[in-house]
Amino acid sequence: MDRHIVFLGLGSNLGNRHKNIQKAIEHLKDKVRIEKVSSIIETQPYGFVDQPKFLNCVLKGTTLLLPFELLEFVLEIENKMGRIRLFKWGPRNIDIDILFYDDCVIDTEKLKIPHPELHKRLFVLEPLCEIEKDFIHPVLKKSVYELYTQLISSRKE
Ligand SMILES: Nc1ncnc2c1ncn2[C@@H]1O[C@H](COP(=O)(O)OP(=O)(O)OP(=O)(O)O)[C@@H](O)[C@H]1O
Ligand SMILES: Nc1nc2c(c(=O)[nH]1)N=C(CO)CN2
Repeated sequence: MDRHIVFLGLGSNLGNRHKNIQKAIEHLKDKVRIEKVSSIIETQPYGFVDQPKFLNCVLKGTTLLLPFELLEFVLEIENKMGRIRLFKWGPRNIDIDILFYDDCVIDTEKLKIPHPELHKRLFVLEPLCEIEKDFIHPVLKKSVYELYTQLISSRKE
């Protein structure tokens, strides 16, 4: 069976944020062979801004799971960790987003890959640049590094 390359984004802004991220990585190891993990950075909340700061990181791994199986697996981890998710874009103890899955494009209600917000999120692009700046976004056809510089310069306008 083929292994697939996946990039996952992790975030936490409730409880012991460091421990939450570490614990999620330990759970992920059951089914994802982890190749690279970015630094964990503290970031200002995006979207709904009136909430505590996040810790974020991204990782690169390989897995035998198919995209929907990977989604079920990450949702299971969130549930196991007693997912507290108050509302969309609100505070949570752990959030695991599938950013890329090979160069697949999936656009369903339940699962969208690449993650539809990733090119607007510095807290994703910055750590992605650290681990794989040349990865090409399969829809936008730009490297992660290009998306990062584009986002930075759009913010200065
Ligand atoms: N690429 C993806 N990675 C993870 N979940 C996804 C993805 N695409 C769609 N989803 C769906 O999103 C749901 C989580 O939605 P929720 O309302 O919690 O979003 P959020 O985490 O607040 O926001 P965001 O997805 O923009 O970070 C999951 O149950 C899953 O079905
Ligand atoms: N900085 C930051 N902001 C967010 C985050 C996150 O992980 N980091 N996750 C959100 C829900 O998806 C909403 N806003």
